[in-house]
Amino acid sequence: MVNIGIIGVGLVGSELISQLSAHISQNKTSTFKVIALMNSTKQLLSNSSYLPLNLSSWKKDLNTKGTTSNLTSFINYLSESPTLSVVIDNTSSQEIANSYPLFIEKGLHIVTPNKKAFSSDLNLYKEIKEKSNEKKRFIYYESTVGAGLPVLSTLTDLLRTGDKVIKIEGIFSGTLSYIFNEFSKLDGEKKKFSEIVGIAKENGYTEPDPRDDLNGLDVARKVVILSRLVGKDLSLDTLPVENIVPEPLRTLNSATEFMASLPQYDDHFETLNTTANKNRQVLRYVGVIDPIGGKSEVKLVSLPYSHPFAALKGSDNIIAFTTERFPSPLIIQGAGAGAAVTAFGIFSDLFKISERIF
Ligand SMILES: NC(=O)C1=CN([C@@H]2O[C@H](COP(=O)(O)OP(=O)(O)OC[C@H]3O[C@@H](n4cnc5c(N)ncnc54)[C@H](OP(=O)(O)O)[C@@H]3O)[C@@H](O)[C@H]2O)C=CC1
Ligand SMILES: N[C@@H](CC=O)C(=O)O
Ligand code: NA
Repeated sequence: MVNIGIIGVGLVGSELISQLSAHISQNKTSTFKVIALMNSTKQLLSNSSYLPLNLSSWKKDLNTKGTTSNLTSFINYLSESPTLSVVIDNTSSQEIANSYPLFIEKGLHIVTPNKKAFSSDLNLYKEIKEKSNEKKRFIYYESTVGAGLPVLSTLTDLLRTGDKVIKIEGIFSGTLSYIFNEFSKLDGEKKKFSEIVGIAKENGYTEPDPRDDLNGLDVARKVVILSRLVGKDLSLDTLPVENIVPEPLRTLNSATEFMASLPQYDDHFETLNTTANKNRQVLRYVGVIDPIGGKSEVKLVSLPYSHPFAALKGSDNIIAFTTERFPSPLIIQGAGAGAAVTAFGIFSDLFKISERIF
């Protein structure tokens, strides 16, 4: 059996539980067993026999039977289980990410869509990788880039089979893809910028605070994650990132205040768009990983409507790998944000671990 502890039961975490629940109920031989859940205030642990939690009533049980969240007791419970356990971090918490070395030390495997551990302090990243190898514990994080799209697994296979990456470029933000697909187009009905941002948030594409999408930080984190996999120790401190959050809105205390204030800047964004459209171009927000030239960056660009990056729909990502074997780039395209496709990526990582430990 694979014992699973889930930290974070918000949009992505709750969808993952739904997908796990459907799988377990449809597959009597399923090896997955959820034995612990937690959010920022409450945790629900199974009993000393490590029986599976009831996934059809988890939300009620967490609220009514849960105890105060305590990461140490949560991790100790998982590490003392009779069979190997996997902890799934569905938060965007740096504090949780900083604890990954401890999770591994305690014998846990890790699956996560949280970008923080792999794009923050380089020493944390290296410690996680080294400890994972030393303790033979797996850490999978496919959904950190392009949600469930096989971006990291493809790059890993390219690299370990000896291919040489020349450049990786694309549209890495589902939120910004949706926003500019809807806002910056040469024809058709158009909504105001702030209204489109609100829809992206309602659709579950954005980070908990949409400014982490609009300021380029989410794309920057993805660029750093990919760069580090290619062997270039890029850091958020040195990567040029274009922040499109209007200056006065950057320091507002909450996402709620930000969303309420954004309509004041609809004209500002309209002007940006009009300028691009004059040249029969559209605005798109792109990321570039340039391991050879050293010019990785994250920016808003104007592109001709005929450009492959201009033709996306919805929250689509497009990632183009130019390598020695693929001079005409290997392209991955599809929904790069949203609960279902993110949970899919997490769940597929869980299968990968279970196939490797048994
Ligand atoms: N939305 C998407 O399309 C994608 C999201 N991701 C990543 O998935 C992660 C989750 O995103 P999402 O589900 O949208 O976020 P939500 O804000 O909906 O959920 C976050 C969950 O984490 C919990 N949490 C936060 N901090 C802690 C903590 N310190 N200890 C325990 N629990 C904590 C929250 O608890 P509480 O409710 O009590 O605050 C909540 O249950 C993020 O890292 C995001 O970047 C990755 C790819 C795509
Ligand atoms: N907010 C992110 C979620 C996936 O990483 C995005 O919009 O791409
Ligand atoms: Na992915």
